[in-house]
Formats: sequence, C-alpha cells, structure tokens
Amino acid sequence: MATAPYPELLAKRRVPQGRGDIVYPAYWLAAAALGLATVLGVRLDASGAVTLASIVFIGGGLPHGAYDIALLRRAVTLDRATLMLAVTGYAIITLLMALLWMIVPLVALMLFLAVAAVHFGEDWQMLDEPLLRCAAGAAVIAAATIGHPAEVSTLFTMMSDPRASVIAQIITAAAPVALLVTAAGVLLAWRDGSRGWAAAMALCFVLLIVLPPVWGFALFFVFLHSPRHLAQTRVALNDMSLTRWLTTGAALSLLAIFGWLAMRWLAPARIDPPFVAQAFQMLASVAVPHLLLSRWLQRRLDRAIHAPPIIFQEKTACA
Ligand SMILES: CC1=C(/C=C/C(C)=C/C=C/C(C)=C/C=O)C(C)(C)CCC1
Ligand SMILES: [Fe+2]
Repeated sequence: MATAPYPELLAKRRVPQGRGDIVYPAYWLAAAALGLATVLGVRLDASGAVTLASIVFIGGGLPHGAYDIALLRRAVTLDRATLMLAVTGYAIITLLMALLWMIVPLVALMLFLAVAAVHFGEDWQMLDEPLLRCAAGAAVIAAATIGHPAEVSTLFTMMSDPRASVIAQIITAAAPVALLVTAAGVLLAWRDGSRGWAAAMALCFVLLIVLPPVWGFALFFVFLHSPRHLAQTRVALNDMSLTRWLTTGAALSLLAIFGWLAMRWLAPARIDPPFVAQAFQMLASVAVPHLLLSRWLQRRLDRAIHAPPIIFQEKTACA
C-alpha cells in the first residue's frame, strides 16, 4: 500500500474542516428562482429588469460594508482623534475613487476590477494558496464576461469610455484559464470540508455565465458574498443590539447613496451614465476602502487565531 512521504507535513497543510463555509438557504431559493425565470423565457435583460437587478445589488449588498468602522473599533482601541482620522481616511479614499470615475474613468474601471478580484478572493478562506484565491475572485468577473461579452463590454463602456471594450476582450480571453484554475479551487474547497460554499459557487459560476451579467452578479453579491461577510461581522459585533445593527446598515448605505448623488450633482461636467453604470461606479467607490480595511482586519484576525502553529500563518487574498 502506498503511503504519503511526509504524512505529518501533509496533515499540517490541511485547512480546518469547513473553514468559511457560509451559505444560507435563501441563496438556493434565489438561484432556483433565477434559473426558473430563464427557463420560462422571462426577459431578465430588459431595461426594467436590469434596473431592478441594480436596485437588488445595491439594496442587498451595499450594507455589508457599513460595519467596517465598527469592526475597526472592535479590533483596536482608538482614542477619539484616531477614530476621526480613520473615518476621514475612509471617506477620502471613497471620494478619491468617485473623483477618479469622473476624471479618468478607464483607470477607475481597471482599479475596480483588480480590487474586486482581490476582495472576492477573500471569500475563499478555505484555500491556502493565494493565487488560487485570487483566481476564484477574478472568476466572478470572468464568468459574467465570457457568458455575455457584448453586454459586459457595453456596461464597461457606459461606466468609462469606448476603450473599455478592450478590457472586456482581455477578460474574455483570460476567462477560460481563470475558470479552470477556479474549478481546481472548488474541488479543493469541497475536499477540505467547505462543501456548501464549493457547491454554491460552482452553481453560481454556471449562473454567472448563463444569466444576464447584472443578475448573475446580484445573485453572487447579495446571496453569497454579502451574507458571508455579514455573518462574520455579526459574530465580531455580537453585543451590538439588533436595532443598532439595522440602523447602522441602513444609515451608512443611505449616506453612500446620497454622497454619490451629491458628487454627481456638484460635478462640473454633467454626463450622467445610465442607472446601472452609476450603481457599479458607486459600489466601486466604497469598495476600495472596504477592501483595504477588511484585508487589514482579516490579517489581524488570522494572526490572533493562528499565531502559534506555522500551518495557519498569516493569510492574504492574493499577495
Ligand atoms: C461592472 C460589471 C461587473 C463587475 C462588477 C464588480 C467588479 C463588482 C465589484 C464589487 C465589489 C468589489 C464589492 C465589494 O464588496 C460584472 C460582474 C463583470 C458584470 C458586468 C458589469
Ligand atoms: Fe465586500
């Protein structure tokens, strides 16, 4: 019988069973509903349906970033001045990203896509290999793009300028590799016990290819990415009352929306992209500080939990 050469080494490399395996029944219901709608020939790509999908991803996904500052306060003891500094820094990064959309939208789009690949890769905490996590994060964008290259190209162009269609072409060309590597990630996640997440993401990639891109994204963002993040946040902020939890989520999401509208209103050149394009631009503006903070917090958390044994050392999404 063949035995592993260094069993103790292999045992050390295995991640804890089921790490990051958070999927709620609502996801399966939403996936089934969207699948059924497609089979029944419902026009999910009609302009009203795309606007609805944008409202769904903003309403259902935006609040998961609302607890970033509360999490920061929980992770480190901050005096009033340092807290103000952190809040100001968060606001300035958001503002800079919003300005980038108005001044150099092509750069903003590239930054947004790169940030998203890293950030969505953080959902794959069950994978030890940073490149695998990054590929899995990028595969969300790749799947939507390879499934609907023309629609994604149009969306990117609406968000930035006609040159953005080249970005869509590059993503389409790289998509098979990203998806193939991610298939290996799904299998590893399954093998290591995160079966709910592996199965849910496998189906989500198929739906990202099949569904109109904004619906595919809304499904992933609202029913997988955001609930996973919220569940972990709720544990960290377990002493926050439900009322405070809900008002924080609603108030900061509304602040982001009204902040965006105010920026657009104040902007000297008033070229207003369609609703769906602005919804993505606004999301991108808050996503950058959200990524920076969540990575920093995740590193601290990993360090605290996994410090002594080498096996669970510091984990980053793509670095
Ligand atoms: C614009 C656009 C896409 C990309 C969306 C991205 C990249 C979203 C990132 C959101 C983040 C980072 C949220 C943080 O919590 C898709 C899916 C290809 C579909 C076509 C239009
Ligand atoms: Fe997020």
